[in-house]
Formats: sequence, C-alpha cells, structure tokens
Amino acid sequence: MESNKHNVAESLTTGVDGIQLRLDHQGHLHAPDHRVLQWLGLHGRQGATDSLSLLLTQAGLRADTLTRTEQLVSRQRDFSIDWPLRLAPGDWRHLHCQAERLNNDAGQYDGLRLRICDLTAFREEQAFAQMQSLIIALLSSGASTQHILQLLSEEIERLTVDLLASILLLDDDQRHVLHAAAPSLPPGYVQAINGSEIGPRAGACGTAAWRREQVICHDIASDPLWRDYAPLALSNGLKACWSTPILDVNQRVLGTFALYAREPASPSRFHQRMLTTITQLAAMALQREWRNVQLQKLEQAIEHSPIGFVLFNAEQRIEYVNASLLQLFGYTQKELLGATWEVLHGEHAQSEALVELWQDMQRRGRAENEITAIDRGGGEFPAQMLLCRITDHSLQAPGFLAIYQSLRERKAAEQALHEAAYHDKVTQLPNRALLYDRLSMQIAVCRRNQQFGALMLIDLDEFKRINDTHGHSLGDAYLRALAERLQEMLREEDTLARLGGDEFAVLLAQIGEDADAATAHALQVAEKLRTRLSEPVELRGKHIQQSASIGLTILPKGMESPEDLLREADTAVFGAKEKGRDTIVVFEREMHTRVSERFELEQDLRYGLEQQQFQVYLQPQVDHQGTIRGAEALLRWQHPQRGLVSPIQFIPVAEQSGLIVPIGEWVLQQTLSVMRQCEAAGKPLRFAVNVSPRQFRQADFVDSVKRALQDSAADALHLTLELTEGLLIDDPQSTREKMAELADLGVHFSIDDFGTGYSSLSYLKRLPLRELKIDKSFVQDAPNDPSDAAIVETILAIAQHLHLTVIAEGVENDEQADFLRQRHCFLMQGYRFGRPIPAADFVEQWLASANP
Ligand SMILES: Nc1nc2c(ncn2[C@@H]2O[C@@H]3COP(=O)(O)O[C@H]4[C@@H](O)[C@H](n5cnc6c(=O)[nH]c(N)nc65)O[C@@H]4COP(=O)(O)O[C@H]3[C@H]2O)c(=O)[nH]1
Repeated sequence: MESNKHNVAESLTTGVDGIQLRLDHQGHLHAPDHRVLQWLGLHGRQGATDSLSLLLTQAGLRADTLTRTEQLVSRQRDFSIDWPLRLAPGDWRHLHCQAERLNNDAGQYDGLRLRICDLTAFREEQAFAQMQSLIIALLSSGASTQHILQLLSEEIERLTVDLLASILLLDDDQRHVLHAAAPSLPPGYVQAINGSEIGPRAGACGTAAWRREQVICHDIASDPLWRDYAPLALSNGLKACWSTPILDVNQRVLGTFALYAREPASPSRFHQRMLTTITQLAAMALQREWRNVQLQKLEQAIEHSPIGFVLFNAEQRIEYVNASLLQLFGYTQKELLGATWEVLHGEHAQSEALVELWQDMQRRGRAENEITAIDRGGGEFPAQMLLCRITDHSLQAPGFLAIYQSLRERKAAEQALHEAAYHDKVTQLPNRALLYDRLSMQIAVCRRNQQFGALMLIDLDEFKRINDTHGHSLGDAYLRALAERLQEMLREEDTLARLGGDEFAVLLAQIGEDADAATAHALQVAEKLRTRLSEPVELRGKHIQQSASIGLTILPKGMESPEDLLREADTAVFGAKEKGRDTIVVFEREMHTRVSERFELEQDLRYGLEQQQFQVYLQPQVDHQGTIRGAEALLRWQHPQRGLVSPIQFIPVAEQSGLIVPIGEWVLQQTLSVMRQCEAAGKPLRFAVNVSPRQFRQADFVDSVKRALQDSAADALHLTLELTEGLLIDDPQSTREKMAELADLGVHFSIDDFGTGYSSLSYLKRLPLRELKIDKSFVQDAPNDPSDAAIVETILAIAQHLHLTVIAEGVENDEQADFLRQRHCFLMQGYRFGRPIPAADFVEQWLASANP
C-alpha cells in the first residue's frame, strides 16, 4: 500500500508544465493519475493502466505515432513527441510528451520520466493567429477573392483534419447559392447544390442564408431541414453540417461557411470559434471585392467624366487628376502631381471668389463658386468650381477634392445667343433691339443730366441696286465696309446700329445742353457721315458708290418714347428722300402728316393690286400721216375713294416700296394679252410698256419677261420696253447684258424721256437700242422756245447718227406736229392723235379701223 502510494507519488507529479508519468526500466508504467486518464479521454474506463502503449492505443493515438513512441522509449534516452488525440470528428487534443532518462545510483538505466503537457489551447491560438495573418496578408496583397476563399477552406480542413469545409455565395438575386470553395467535398455534391435555392428548409447552408443565422445539423439523416437534401448528402458520405451566414456590415447575406462531418457530430467550442472567425474573414474578403468593384467603377467614372477632378492631399498638393482636367488645363499628369493649386489659378488664387470658396469649404465642408482658371498657356477661362473636404473615419481632413467644369462653352453659347438677339448678323453691329435698349437708357440719362442727344437714321439710296446687280455677298461686304467707316467716325459712347437692309442708326449721346446746340452738333456729325458714306468703296475690284439720306431727331424734346423717336427719325429720312436723296433732314412735326399720307397710299396700293383696281390704258403712237403704228401702255388706278389716281402720284411710291415689281409684271402681262389678241386677229401692233428702274434691276427681270411672252404666246417682235435714261447710266454692264438677252428675242428698247438724263453717246452706241423718245417738256415748247428746239434737233441728229428711230411724246397740237415733221421726226404720241383709253376700247377701235 505504502509502495503503491509511493509509486503514485513518483509516477505522476503534476507541475506547472504538465503531468508527469514514470516508466520503470522494464517499460512498466506506474499507475497514472485520473487527470491523465481524463486528458486521454479514458476517464472512468476499465483497462490495463500499466502499459504506456496500451494506454495510448485506448486513447486513439494513431498507430504510426504509437510505433514511433515505442521506438523512442526503447532507445532509453531523452526524447520528445506530439500525441494528437482525436476526441470527436474534427476535435483534437494536442498532447506533448517530453521524456527524460533516469539512472540508478550505479548510473544504469532506470526508466523514463515523461512530462506531458496539453498544448491544445496553445495550438488553437497559434492556428487562428496564423490563419488571420495569412488572410490579411492575402487581402492586402490583392489576391483574388476566389483564391482567398479557397485558401481559407484548405486551411480549416488542415486544422480540423477530418472536417470538410464549404463556402457558398449568394447570387445577385439573393435567392440562390453558388459554389465558391470546397476543397474536399465530393465534386458531385458540389455540383448538385450549386445554384440551389435558399429557403426555410434548404439544408444547413440554404437555411442559414434564409434565416441569416447559424444552423447546426448534428445528424443530417434525421434533421427535418435536410428533408430534400439528405439523400444527396448521405450518399456522398456527409452526415453532419454546421453552417454560418457570411454577413456584410449592413447585415446583408453574402454567402455561407459550412463544416461537414462524415459522422453525426456537434461542433466543439473550437469549431464554433472557427465558424465565427472564418465567416468574418470571408466577409472581409468579399466586401473587399465588392468595394474594389465599386471603387473601380467609381474610378472609371471619374476618369472618363467630362468634368475635371483633382485630389489634393493634406498639404494641399495635387495627388490625383483625371483625364478631363489634363485636357481642360493642357498639362500632363507629371506636371501637375505634387503641385499646389496656384498652378491652376495663377494670380487668381488669391481672388475674392477663390478665397471665399476656400473659407466656405473650411466652414461647411463643401463650397461651390464661379472662378477664373488659367490653363498651361496662360489663357484664362471661367469655370464652375466645387471644393469638397475629404474626411476619413477619424473625421480629420486628409485632403480635399476640387471639381472643375469649364464654362467656356456655356459662356460662349450665352454670348452667341446674346449676340444673335442683340446684334446684326452681317455687320455685327447692335440691332434694333439693342438700339432700343440704349435709346431708352440715353433718354433717361439725358433727362437726368439735362443734356440732349440725337438719333439719326441713315438710309442708303438705292442699296437694293447693289444687291440686285452684284449679288448679296458683295452687298453684305459693302454694308460691312460702310459700318466700319461709320464706326471710325463716332465716339465710344455713341451707338451705331443696323436696323435692316439698307438702314443704319446712330445714337449720339449727350451732345449739347440745349436743343439748338445739340441739333447743330448732330448736323455736323451727320454731314461728316454723309460725305464719308458717299465716297466710293473698292470691293473685289469694283468701285461702289452710294449716297445716303439721313433723318435726324433730337432727344429728349418732351416725353417721347424710343418708338416715337425712331418714328421721327424715319419720317425725317422720308423727308430727305423726297428732297432728292443724298441729304440730311432734321425732324419737324409737320413731316408727320406727309409721311403718314404716303404710308396710307402705299397700303392702298398694296390692297389695290389685290383687289384689281388697276387698269391698263393704251395711247396710240402714229406716223407722219396719222396712221397708228403702235401704242403705249399706261397704268391707271381706279381707287374707290380717291377716284382715278395719276401714275405720277403713285408710281414713285410703288417704286420705293418695291410694289412696282408685281405691278409692272401685271402691266406687261395685260399688254401682251392685248398684243396677242391683235396678232390673232391678223392686225398685229407694236406695244410699248414702261419698265421702272427697280423692276429692271431685279435679278430675274429677263426671265420674267420671257415667261410673260411664253405665257401669252405673243410675238416678242411687237414688244417695246421703255427704259429711263438714268437706268442706263447706273449700271451699264448689267443693263447691257439684260437688254442684249431680250433684244436677241426681238424685243425693242426705247429710251423714255430722252434728253432729261446725261447719256454718253459712245455708250448709247453699244446698247441694243431701237428708239429714242423725246420728252414732252421739250416737244411742247419747241416751236416757240429756241433752246428746246435746239434740244429736239440735237436728239434727232443723235438718233440719225446712231440709226435709231425717234418718237416724240406729248404732241398736243398741229404746230408741234408740224415742227417735228419738218425735222423728219415722223413718229408721234400725244393728245393731238389720241388720249390714253382703256385697253379693251383701244383694241376694239383698232380692230375695227381701216388701218392695215
Ligand atoms: N400733257 C400731256 N401729257 C401727255 C400727252 N400725251 C400723253 N401724255 C402723258 O404723258 C405720259 C407719258 O408717259 P411716260 O412719259 O412714260 O410717263 C409715265 C410713266 O413714266 C409712268 N407710268 C405710267 N404707266 C406706267 C407703267 O405701267 N409702268 C411704269 N413703270 N411707269 C408708268 O407714269 C408716267 C405718267 O403717266 P401718265 O400720267 O399716263 O402720262 C403719260 C401720258 O398720259 C399730251 O399730249 N400732253
């Protein structure tokens, strides 16, 4: 008993480092303490306890480790060895044995002292620490998530030895699980559960994902959650499964981590810890990936954004710029990285807008303002800038973000819109709308300062002619040249505007303290402008010269509005035109009446044309025997209230308003139809039609005559067109071309009122003319006035020289007729031979006459 006690005391001594066992020199084990049995998992079991081999076999030590232990013992020397003992599936106790040889007093071998420590907890800690650092290292190394999950699973399986790990991920639809890693699960099983739906009874993993909580299935065979999947699991040798959902920071399920056992089993404390740790590590890996994807998307969005991004670090130095910013400022990335923001703003870095922006950002974390930026070439441009503080988790500012959006295009578009709305396209001068604004302002300023200004309207005399003869592009160039001339002669505070086709306006700001002084000053300026305008302009090798009519009005006289002043100046322009153009007229109140009368007449004319109030009259042209040789078409206007209006009254208005063009065409058509009637009746007659200068200058004049001839089917040989002398002088080249084209068709040309203009004979010679028409003013006084007689004689001489026929108009009596006949002028027209009568009456008489 005593010895037994001694044995026990000697064979097992517990120390801080473990429990001691004693083997005698024959290899017998002294009776072990119950704690040894407990460690070995043999507590309470019956069996031999004096053999180390037996004890270790019973404890489940693997055969190879046991053999190795026996070998070491038999060597009778010091040694150490690990005894991993499997307590349950995946649950191991790590015992460590340190053996020390004992000698008796004679120095002979006396057995071994075995010191046994339980290193399980230490090993587990070590394993967790290793695993965590491995995963964190992998996470920061940029290893793929797939790789990390695979490694995690392998590591678990290595640690647990006989458990099988599985990581499943939830599909984007959050309803299906997808295989991510399962190093040892049978491939058939992996394939079968890949894509299966989560649910309240979908095995351990499907249910854990569904419930968002851990699901422990000790025995798959009997677990109701496995009803649908048990056959699959069992046929693959899987009998227990513990699964934990992997959750992100927002508790969203990312997937599941599970451990399978090949026999029914419950997780140990170690397993529980492992499940928790692994799901956290897996969540980190998955979230890192998700963040990476988000970051990549964000990075791409920023890189390709049309807006410039700059990241400044805490030292306010640039650490990132996107492509748009480089393009916007014209720098390379290398040039900007590390630079301060002065580089993007130059001297404007201290501007009020930027300082304010900076202070606002400091106060509120975010600020926005319109600022001036400077590009690499030093060019300034407006930009919308947003400054934003970047905070990290400790809420300190590690830097700030600046966003630049160029306002160049927007400003240019705004400017273009403004320009378009307030400027004339051809000359870029202010247009009517802008003049109107300035006029309103000037009225107010003058009233306040008790000063006077002036408004001038400049109307180019016959600008249309330039357009018609030289084309619009030259016309535009001419206008630009005039605009430049005018601008040169005005002060900065004056406004030069273009109001329309051939009309400019000048607003002279504050030119006198009383109306008279202002008028005198304005007249002086107007005269300078008029003179300058009338000087020839050389364009594309052509000299273009024009006079201008200027109307001016002084402001403010009373309470005139801008419209009133424009109307006054307009009235004054009419006055100038009436005075014979190329002159300046200052507005007076009486002008209003005249102008409005004229305006009314124009309206009536327009209406009259629509209402067919016009009529063509015909006046015969006879030879020396009184035989009718032709007739002149003369227009009559039968106005319902005005009565029969003379062409002398309305032709100039029609000419000025442009209405003469449709009216002239209408007269021609009417005359040609009469002509055709005579031709058809076998009594053809020559008809003369007046062509106004404006009508002739139309670019399509020749075509319109050709069309009318074609439409009427009348013979061009019977048509005479009467042109005025002035027309021939104005634009000889184009006049000659047009005349020639029609003359080729057989049309005759006659110069009306010959002798009143200044035709050069050499020039007349080159025109396809047939006839000169002596103006009635010479004819009527010729018999009694020697100078008129001389003129008539000269005209006749010229005609003879040029081989032209001559017709005298306004022949009222025999005396005049005799005078003409004696001088061999055989064609005559006048009341002496017949007054103009309605065309229909004329034709009737003509067809009924005995004339051939
Ligand atoms: N005192 C007097 N006058 C005579 C005598 N014989 C004819 N007349 C008038 O003299 C004018 C001759 O026409 P015009 O010189 O071409 O002068 C025309 C012509 O320039 C213009 N005109 C008339 N019809 C047309 C037309 O259809 N087109 C164009 N563009 N102008 C026209 O109006 C002007 C005036 O036309 P009317 O009033 O019809 O005046 C006509 C005619 O009625 C006479 O013995 N004594």
